[in-house]
Amino acid sequence: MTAHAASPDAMVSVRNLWKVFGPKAAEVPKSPQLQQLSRRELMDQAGCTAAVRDATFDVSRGEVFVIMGLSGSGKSTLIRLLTRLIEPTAGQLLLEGDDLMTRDTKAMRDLRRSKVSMVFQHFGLLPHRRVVDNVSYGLEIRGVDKATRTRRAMEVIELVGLSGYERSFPHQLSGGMQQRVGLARALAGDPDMLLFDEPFSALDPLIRRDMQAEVIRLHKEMGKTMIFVTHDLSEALKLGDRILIMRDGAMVQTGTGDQLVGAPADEYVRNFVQDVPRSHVLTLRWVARPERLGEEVADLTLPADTIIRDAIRCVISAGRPVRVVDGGSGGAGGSGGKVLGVVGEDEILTSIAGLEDE
Ligand SMILES: Nc1ncnc2c1ncn2[C@@H]1O[C@H](COP(=O)(O)OP(=O)(O)OP(=O)(O)O)[C@@H](O)[C@H]1O
Repeated sequence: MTAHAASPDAMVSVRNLWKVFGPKAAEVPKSPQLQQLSRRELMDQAGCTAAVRDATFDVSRGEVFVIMGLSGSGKSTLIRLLTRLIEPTAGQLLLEGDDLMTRDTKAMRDLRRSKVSMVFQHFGLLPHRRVVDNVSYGLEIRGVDKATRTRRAMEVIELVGLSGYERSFPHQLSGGMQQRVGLARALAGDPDMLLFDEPFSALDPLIRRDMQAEVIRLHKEMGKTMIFVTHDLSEALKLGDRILIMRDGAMVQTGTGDQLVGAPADEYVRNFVQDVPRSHVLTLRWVARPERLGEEVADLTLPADTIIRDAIRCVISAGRPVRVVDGGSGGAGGSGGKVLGVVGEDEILTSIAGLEDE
């Protein structure tokens, strides 16, 4: 167990969170002996499944945090624990510094209606209600008057690009459009945080790409904290500021996309990231090498956080290695910031070919 205190400054702060299913569920988090058992052994010896094991992490305000892992790794359980849709077996859970474990059922229901909205894979739309009434449904439950809730529904319908479909019924819309209604419904109550559980996995690839772009756009416009479950790494890399990788209920690695691709914690993570084109994810920071004595370098610097792919043209046309700076602005003639090293054609080509480790 970690000794870190939950962080009151984070949007979400999770400490030593467990969800165990089975007859002896409460005993598992307390028993060092049971905790050490594998999934199979725990089932054989105690009849339990530890869907989430000792999870500890913070999500910052405005962050997009992605939870990833193979089927059965505990992603859906974890995201549901965050609003106690599933009741944790043990651990601490803070939302904006508030201890959610001490809240009663009514307070939690109110929180799920106002502060935190969830978008599910199966849109859960009410089939007999028109789009506008589906979107305003949450506000209706909260007792918001009809004129106000309809006005708000129309605003968010426009925001998700569904203007003109307010009067349609769900079955008249495509899957992608139905998920937009789900998104609008989640946004209608102006929550502080949005939770997504594999929202796009039932959509075909093109629609899925549209919806990912939609989420990125909405995040840029509104800056809301988002927690997103997916088993698709390219979706995780596209959306996530940070990604948590889970296996058998446990956290394996948490990091930015380039940290996972550049320094996978183990074989499980390496298997996830092995097919990612490294030059599309890694930054110059990962491939910069020390400047050689007397080496001629270009009169140009590039920021260390530049994605390698975006630096190719610049480095090749410079004809010489380019200095990479941390914290500076980059550009011709150099700039402030600490020089991390240089990147030349060789480093760029090696990373495109994925040969750094060879
Ligand atoms: N109500 C339950 N009772 C018993 N075991 C459960 C229950 N819900 C989930 N589990 C078990 O907990 C583990 C984690 O399940 P969970 O659905 O959270 O995984 P997941 O990573 O979301 O999987 P998927 O990608 O397939 O949705 C699985 O072994 C599952 O069988």
